[in-house]
Amino acid sequence: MPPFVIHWGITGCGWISGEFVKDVSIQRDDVTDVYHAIAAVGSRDVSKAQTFIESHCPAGANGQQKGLTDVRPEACGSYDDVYNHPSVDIIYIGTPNTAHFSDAKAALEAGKHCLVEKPACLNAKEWDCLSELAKSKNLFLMEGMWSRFFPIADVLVQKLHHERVLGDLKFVQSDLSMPFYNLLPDTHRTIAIEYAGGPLYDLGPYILLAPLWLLFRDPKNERTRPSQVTGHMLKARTGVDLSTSVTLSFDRLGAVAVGTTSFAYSTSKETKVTIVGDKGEVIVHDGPNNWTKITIRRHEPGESWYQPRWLPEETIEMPVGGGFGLIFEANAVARSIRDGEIENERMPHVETRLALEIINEVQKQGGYKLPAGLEKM
Ligand SMILES: NC(=O)C1=CN([C@@H]2O[C@H](COP(=O)(O)OP(=O)(O)OC[C@H]3O[C@@H](n4cnc5c(N)ncnc54)[C@H](OP(=O)(O)O)[C@@H]3O)[C@@H](O)[C@H]2O)C=CC1
Ligand SMILES: O=C1OC[C@@H](O)[C@H](O)[C@H]1O
Repeated sequence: MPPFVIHWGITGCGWISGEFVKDVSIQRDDVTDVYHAIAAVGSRDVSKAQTFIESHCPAGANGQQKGLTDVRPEACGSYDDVYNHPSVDIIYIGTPNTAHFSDAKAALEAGKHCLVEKPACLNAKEWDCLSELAKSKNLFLMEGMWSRFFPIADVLVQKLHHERVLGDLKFVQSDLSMPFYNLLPDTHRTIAIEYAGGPLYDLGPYILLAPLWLLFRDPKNERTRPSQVTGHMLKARTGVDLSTSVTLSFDRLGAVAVGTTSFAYSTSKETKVTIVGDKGEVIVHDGPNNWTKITIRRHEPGESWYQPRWLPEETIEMPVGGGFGLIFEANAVARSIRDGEIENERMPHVETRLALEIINEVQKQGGYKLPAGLEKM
């Protein structure tokens, strides 16, 4: 079978769109079934789109460099031109949080598949609208939770859910914090309330990743939703959250998850996520956005937790192998579209919705209020 080439339209010539385009432009010997092409790049300013193409993909993406398509990257001076571009299969939405719903809706209405950056929307109702629209038009839609596609995510599932090296999972602790406050201007998209800023919207999808990927998806949990969601927020002067915690209870497992996120500080890269079971623990050394290395520590069976005798530990490293790490997600999306899927099982609509519901519940408890009009539903 010849390789499948997916043709992307990019909206928003900001930072993450640049990383995405650079990643799909790298040639990788280990992947020969799917390739990428950049068909159109849209900006509110056409000269920005031209510069973006010149800087990030002058020869197109990896499929274009290989001569697998004749389509060349075209600079567009509006997002509408990208949605309506005849060579575009799928739109990558790299605009601020507050634009995701409207941009994704416009892309789907124009008949294009859609990969929308995290957080997918501002609330679950907006997401339901997009999900229903995509389904009604038989179009692919996914939130860009790229970390779910890292190879280490597979290893964790194999070790924890299938081999059950930790026995029954009891606890997940997950932190992702970046010291943006007082470093970036208050008008920056991460800090301004007008952009739906704050760490919970920005980094919350990541701190929920391990709890949802490993506890919610634990076969023993049978996809049972957390029975309790509790949260706490310390506020920034702009009205967004500054430091936030989330606690989730998974009754069927007798397990809890605690997630923390902040723009006031950063925590050690060595212990971002800890997963504890009744036979030991797994430490995720980086991430939870960018997880590439884990250590599995098991103790003698039946040992007390007070002073367990630890068995030799195992460290597994799976580096990205060039680029930022968005390629795993991009390849998975290409395969879904090649295979006629409208959702990807790794990041299904229902789990995007669950993450948004949790985020919104913690915002409600913490008194996080968006200015009127930002939420469209
Ligand atoms: N997956 C990941 O690792 C990451 C995901 N993200 C997500 O991607 C999104 C974009 O983040 P990032 O790339 O850092 O942001 P940037 O500010 O760098 O880029 C956003 C782009 O959106 C476009 N845009 C459209 N409307 C507006 C507006 N009203 N104000 C400002 N820009 C606007 C602009 O492009 P133009 O001027 O060309 O129209 C701008 O360059 C966020 O939702 C974020 O959560 C961000 C970083 C990493
Ligand atoms: O991975 C990330 O790091 C920085 C954040 O601002 C961004 O949105 C996020 O996705």
